[in-house]
Amino acid sequence: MKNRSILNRTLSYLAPFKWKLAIAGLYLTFSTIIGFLQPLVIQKITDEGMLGNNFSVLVGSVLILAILVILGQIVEMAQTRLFVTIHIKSYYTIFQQAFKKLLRLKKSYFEDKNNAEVLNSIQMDVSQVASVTDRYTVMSFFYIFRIISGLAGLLIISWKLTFIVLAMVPLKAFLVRGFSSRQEKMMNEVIESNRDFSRWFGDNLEGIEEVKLWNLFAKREEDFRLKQRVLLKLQKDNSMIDAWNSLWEALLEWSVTIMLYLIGGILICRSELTIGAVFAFVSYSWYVTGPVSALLNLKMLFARIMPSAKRLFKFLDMDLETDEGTAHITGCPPRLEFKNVTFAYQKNKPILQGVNFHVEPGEKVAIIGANGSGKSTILNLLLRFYIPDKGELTADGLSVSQFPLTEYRLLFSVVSQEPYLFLDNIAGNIDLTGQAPPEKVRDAMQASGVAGYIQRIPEGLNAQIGHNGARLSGGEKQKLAVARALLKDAPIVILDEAASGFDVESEAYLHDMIVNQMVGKSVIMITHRYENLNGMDRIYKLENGRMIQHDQKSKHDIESWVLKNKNYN
Ligand SMILES: Nc1ncnc2c1ncn2[C@@H]1O[C@H](COP(=O)(O)OP(=O)(O)OP(=O)(O)O)[C@@H](O)[C@H]1O
Repeated sequence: MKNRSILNRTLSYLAPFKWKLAIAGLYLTFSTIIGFLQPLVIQKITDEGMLGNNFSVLVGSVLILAILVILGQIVEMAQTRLFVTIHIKSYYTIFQQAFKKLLRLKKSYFEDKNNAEVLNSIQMDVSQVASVTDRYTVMSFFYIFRIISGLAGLLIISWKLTFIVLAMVPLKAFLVRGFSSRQEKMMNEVIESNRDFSRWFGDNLEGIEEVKLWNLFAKREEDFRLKQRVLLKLQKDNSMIDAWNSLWEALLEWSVTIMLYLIGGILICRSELTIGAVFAFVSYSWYVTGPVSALLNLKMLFARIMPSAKRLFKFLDMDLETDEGTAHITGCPPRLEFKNVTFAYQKNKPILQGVNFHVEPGEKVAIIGANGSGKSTILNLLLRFYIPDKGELTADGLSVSQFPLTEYRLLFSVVSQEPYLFLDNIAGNIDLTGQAPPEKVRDAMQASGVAGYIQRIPEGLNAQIGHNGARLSGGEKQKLAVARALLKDAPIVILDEAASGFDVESEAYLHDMIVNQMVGKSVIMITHRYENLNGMDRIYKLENGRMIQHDQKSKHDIESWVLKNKNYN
């Protein structure tokens, strides 16, 4: 994307506020008029009131000045309120846009990022882009009116002195150009280093147990020192660019003021100007130099925003999960089929190579295979987290891509290998939507074995479970995940080593329920245990990227078949 279109897109966040901006423009016009009148009143106080010894003019003018000052402050306050509202609303809009996008991105986006990194990048980019709607930026656009009115005041008093004021514009523009290109480059480095640091930081927190067990404190502290040194140096250099720009700006503005006093003084001596006119002129000159600097400084601001804007818009334009289907699922459950499916996460490293298998409605199917053979990958494809490179997945004969994603995923109750538990209590983790009838929740708890656990804790369903169930045992976590899946009561149940942490009794109970009580539901179970293959209608083994089917049901048959097709476990 070109810088100009990024800039336009950034500025488009101001579009919804056009009426508020129009009111802000009115306020600014009002305060500009007040600002325009103030030096004239001061000129009158000096020349006619003080030097002309006219007491009534002096008092009258001072009163007018006081009224102007009060009005100016009231307008200032109203303006501030308006700008704060605009800024907060636009920040929220951009953040909400980013969050909505984040929830709908492909699963692969999250594979090489941790939470700290994602949050840090989004927050940084959103606040940078939203800064285009903050008060000082928006005001800078309106400053053009202030400059015009200031110039009018200057020209009324002395066109000769006006040239001195105008001479600063090209000089300031030249300085800003140099500083802004350096700032954009440096900002790029700042956001990259920030991302690198937050990724590293989040990784350490997630692996805090390993840090403690391996006594990695000294190493991590050294890494922290090195990473922070880079980051702080960049931040310092970045702040120094602003400081240098401000320094040159102040020098330039003071040079103008000094020249005005010098040449104004000469003009007073030649009786070409009055003392009051020179003071008024100097006041007007500030009306021009300040806003001119602010307007030119916008280039600096955009240079600072640009790297974040590029990253944010790239993120907002990323592909979402494919969801273009309009067909509706009829079978409940539908017949599922993998037709010659080939898939690789990374180019030239195929995991599945022409997989064929099907699950009839109401059938209980087990998939076995060695670690890394691709069993969970089958589920990833079935749940449409990934799309096959070749071949097709169908539900009731139609490609699964023909169904809307939300409707399609309603078909499945899934217990994955590592289910995620939210930072909530037990009840909130079983009933994720918060809308299930209590008796259904009770049934799901009973069937999964959560009920037995609940009886042993005083807080019951209200017990907080910590980050990803940190306060629960491995088996308890899995039972919660099973309860959640049972509560969903979907027509297809997927269990990916769902009971690997269950005690023997609980596992047998769950298995019996799957085989004998889930009448009419299709079940796809991935397992590493022979016992779990009992009672399954069909068994598939995944090997060398292909599915091999076994349809004998006796334990002995299965064991000998599995051993014959070696490499299982
Ligand atoms: N997101 C990913 N990106 C790249 N490679 C991946 C990804 N997920 C899995 N893999 C690779 O794909 C292969 C199959 O993984 P998968 O999780 O499907 O195996 P599995 O049969 O479920 O194994 P296990 O029995 O250990 O659970 C593995 O070699 C794994 O390294």
